[in-house]
Parts: sequence; C-alpha cells; structure tokens
Amino acid sequence: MKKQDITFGIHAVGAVLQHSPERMIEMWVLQGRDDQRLAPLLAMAAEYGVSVQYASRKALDEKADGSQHQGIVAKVKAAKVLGENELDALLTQVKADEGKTPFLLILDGVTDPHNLGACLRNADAAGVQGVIVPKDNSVGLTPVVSKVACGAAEIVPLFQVTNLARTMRRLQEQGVWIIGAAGEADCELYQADLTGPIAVAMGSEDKGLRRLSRESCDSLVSIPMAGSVSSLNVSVATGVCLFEAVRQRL
Ligand SMILES: C[S@@+](CC[C@H](N)C(=O)[O-])C[C@H]1O[C@@H](n2cnc3c(N)ncnc32)[C@H](O)[C@@H]1O
Repeated sequence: MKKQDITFGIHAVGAVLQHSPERMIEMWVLQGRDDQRLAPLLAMAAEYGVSVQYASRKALDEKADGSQHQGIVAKVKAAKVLGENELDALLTQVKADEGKTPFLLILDGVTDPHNLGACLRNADAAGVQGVIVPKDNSVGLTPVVSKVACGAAEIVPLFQVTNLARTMRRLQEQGVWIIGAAGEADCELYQADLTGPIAVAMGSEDKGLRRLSRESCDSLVSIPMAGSVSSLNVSVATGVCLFEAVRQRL
C-alpha cells in the first residue's frame, strides 16, 4: 500500500490542510510568488507546524510531474482506502441521521483521472455522500484526480470495492434504489423519480455500464440528446443526473 502521495493546486492542498491536516507532511511553494490565495494556506501550515519550503518552478514542475500546480505542491500521507465495510458504516450513519436520505454515486470503471476528478467535484457539489468504484479497471485517487476535483477528493468518501455487483446487491438490500444512466434507455431522466434513497450508476468512458452492472440496476434512464453525438462525457452526464436528483430532492 502506498504510504505517501503528492498533491498540488490551491484547492487540493487547501482541502487537505482544512479537512485532514494530520496527513500533511511538507509543502513547497513557488519562490517569489505573490498570490493572495496562498496566504490562508501558509497560515494554516504555520498553525499545524507543517514545514514549508520555497522552490523554483522547475523543481515544482518536477514534483507535480508536469501538471498544473498553481505554485503549490505538498507531500501528504496517502488517504485511507475505504471499502465495503466503511460503505456499510456510512449507510448506517446516513440512515440514523434524521432528514438524510442515501444519495450515492457509482462509477463503473472510469479510467481517466480528469473524469474521476470532475465526477468527485460534481458529487461534492450535489451533496452526494459517497462515490463507489470497482477496485480493478478504474483510476484511483491520483494527484491529478485530486487537483481536478478541486478539494472534493479530500471530502467525498471514495469506496473501492472488489465486486461491484455484490456491493450493488447489498445497497439494494438496504433499501437503496439503483438508477443506471445509459443513453439507449427508454425512460428519460426527467421522468424518473429520484427522490428516495438512491445510487446513480454511470458507465465507463468507452464501454458504458458493464452487462452485470446494468442488469443489477433497478432502472435505467437516458439523458435526451438533441444533436448528432451519441453520448455525453461521463463527468458531464454525471453532473446532469446528480443535479436532476438535487432539483427533485429540494
Ligand atoms: C461516454 S459514455 C459511454 C459511451 C459508451 N460508448 C456506451 O456505449 O455507453 C459514459 C457514460 O456516461 C453516461 N452517459 C453519457 N451520455 C448519456 C446519455 N445521453 N444518457 C444517459 N447516460 C449517458 C452513461 O452512464 C455512460 O455509460
């Protein structure tokens, strides 16, 4: 298991400092950078006794492996990997919390870190309580995912499960209705009831929902497409589905 990780970008580093400062090991900031957005991060680092070093752009580029780092890179302890047991605990907690209804997102094999990052960002914005992905054939919490998620990767729990179909069955046994998004479904998203305990399941970039995952859904919905392209990018489709649920759940 990985013990340390690199994270970069103002929101991603800020979210670690804000939500799990105990994970922060050290930070590097671009020499001579006068960016007001860095000030609260430096203040938090001082408060938690995190070592901050100033470094050249070349050094930061190397640490961030060439990705856009906005002048800040941090070494952090790797986040705890969450699985089936933690998902059960989350559901119990959500159900015990009066006024809360399970609202989950399943991503069946998303492999592009930009897409996972954008989905986590959407999930956080929509108030999703947890995102579930299969352990294999999916991208995990990489530095690029954290950067694109803009802090959401440190907030929304990501559950990595060994057998997605089994997890879907467990969710159903606990009263969660699973709605799969598939372009060819007859039922349009806007006709579906998304008000109860739900998990929205999205397919992978290239193959969509796998057969077993699709068959495990309680219903399938499509987002109507007016133009000539056959499908939306998975993170865009995720945003559309989640925010239709948010609208209905107001
Ligand atoms: C890029 S699409 C996958 C396209 C893939 N070729 C297929 O056959 O499904 C990725 C995922 O986004 C969701 N999606 C994209 N467009 C959609 C639409 N119009 N209606 C419902 N879901 C959609 C689905 O969950 C899909 O599996």
